Amino acid sequence: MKQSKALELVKAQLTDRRYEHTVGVMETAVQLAQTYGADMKKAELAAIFHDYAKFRPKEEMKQLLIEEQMDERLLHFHHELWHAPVGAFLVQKEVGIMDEEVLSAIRWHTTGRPGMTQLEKIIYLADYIEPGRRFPGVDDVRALAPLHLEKAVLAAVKNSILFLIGKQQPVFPVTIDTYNDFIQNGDDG
Ligand SMILES: Nc1ncnc2c1ncn2[C@@H]1O[C@H](COP(=O)(O)OP(=O)(O)O)[C@@H](O)[C@H]1O
Ligand SMILES: [Fe+2]
Repeated sequence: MKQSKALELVKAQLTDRRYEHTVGVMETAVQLAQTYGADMKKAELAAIFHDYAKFRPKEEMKQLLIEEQMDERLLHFHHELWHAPVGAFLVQKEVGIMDEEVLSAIRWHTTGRPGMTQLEKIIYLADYIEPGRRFPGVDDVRALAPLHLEKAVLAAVKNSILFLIGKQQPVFPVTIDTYNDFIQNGDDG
């Protein structure tokens, strides 16, 4: 799919602010793909559609999670987490994207997962560091991103967990599993 067509399709699903974020993620993801020798077209497509389901009604997402037998633990965690797996499903169904690498980068962009693919890491990281993002710790991850992909993703995962703990909010266990996977499998280089 052409970049212009993909952007047009996603723009209709998002607020202006979220669309700008999406363009930032796209540019960052393409840059990271180039740096790390990943498929730049797949990175572009996954980035464009990563937040496709962001503004779907909670009830619609909940129904899809159940019907499509997604991880039912998600139902007991914040609905912010739902747009990633639901997005992967809807992008396939409504946009017709069938590339499993692209779909899984969308599916795991919020929580990460153990054994992340290179494309999943790139989208997770691009979402975290795109130029519009401003929060404590982001500049350190930004500096690390072009130098060492795994270290940068680990830093983002660690920050995300610590951020939630700081607010005394529940942490969906897959992100803890992701953290453990990076630490235990030496992916932190
Ligand atoms: N493991 C987790 N447990 C609970 N909340 C999480 C977890 N990982 C990320 N989040 C939260 O999910 C929300 C959405 O994350 P994300 O999709 O990365 O950003 P965006 O808001 O740009 O769509 C954020 O508020 C983030 O703090
Ligand atoms: Fe998101």
